[in-house]
Amino acid sequence: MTDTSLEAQILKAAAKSGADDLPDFPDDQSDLPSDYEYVPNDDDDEEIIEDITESDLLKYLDQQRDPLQVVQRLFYHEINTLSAQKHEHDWKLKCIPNRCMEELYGQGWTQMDYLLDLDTLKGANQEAVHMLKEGKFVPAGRVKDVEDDPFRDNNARDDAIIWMDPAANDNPPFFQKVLDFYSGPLHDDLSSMIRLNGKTEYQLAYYHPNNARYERHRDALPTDDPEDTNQRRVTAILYLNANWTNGDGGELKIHGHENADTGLEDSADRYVHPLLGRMVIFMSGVTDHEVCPAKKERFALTAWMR
Ligand SMILES: O=C(O)CCC(=O)C(=O)O
Ligand SMILES: [Fe+2]
Repeated sequence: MTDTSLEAQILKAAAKSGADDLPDFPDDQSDLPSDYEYVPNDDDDEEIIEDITESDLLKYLDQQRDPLQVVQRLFYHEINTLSAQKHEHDWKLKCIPNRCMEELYGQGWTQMDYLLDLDTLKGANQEAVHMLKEGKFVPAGRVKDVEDDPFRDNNARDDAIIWMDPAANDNPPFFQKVLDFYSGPLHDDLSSMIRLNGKTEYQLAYYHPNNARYERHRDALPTDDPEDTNQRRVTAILYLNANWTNGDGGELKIHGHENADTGLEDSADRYVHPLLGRMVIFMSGVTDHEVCPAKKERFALTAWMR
């Protein structure tokens, strides 16, 4: 492990945050014997990172290394150079437009409309409404996986969720089509450009029209380690809301990127309306985002790919 690995940086950040039961992480590893193993204490890692909040840790990591550059190294090749763009036709993407792949690389996120046909989208919307009536959604803060995540503040989100699996045999038919799209052409395109070698999680979320929201957060820590599948790498969200209009709230707010050196905003905040068939894809380790209070029932299907 080098001292720039994600794990080493987390330990360093935790040590700096004033967790006094931690010994200082050695700054200069050249003094150490080559077989030195840093064992902060006998407790497991979860114990360590509980002492630092997610936003403090991200602030620390962002100061050390520009997170956009970190996640760009997950791509098999650079994309936004003239010579790379000459070879665009070699990418042979099945569904994601080249321009959107460039955006995903260059700014960490992109947006597309109608990758799926309207009948499938409307059908999936109806099925989501039906699952809601049947009481299938569980408040996210009470789902075990979410509860156990030491980073997640359960008060940060008001949505209710259903975990989904393309291989399940009881998926509603239109959802099956949508999940097959995710695990087929969409995953093929992304994994042909970005190092993905772990599992994908699928979650359908429902936001209640009484201002349900999800506070600013990031879905993963920035990593460029091809072997590390602990972190989510790509987030892909499909909105399933028919007849959404301006006053309905529920926008996805994508926070602008702050330059680590100057402290200035490099890009502006952007708002994405959660319209039927719209898909947002972002690099999970770099894109800060939040869901603005919803005034109308709001459904979104999210896949996190590792
Ligand atoms: O539904 C959205 O637009 C985003 C949801 C989200 O950020 C999450 O579930 O992590
Ligand atoms: Fe998120």
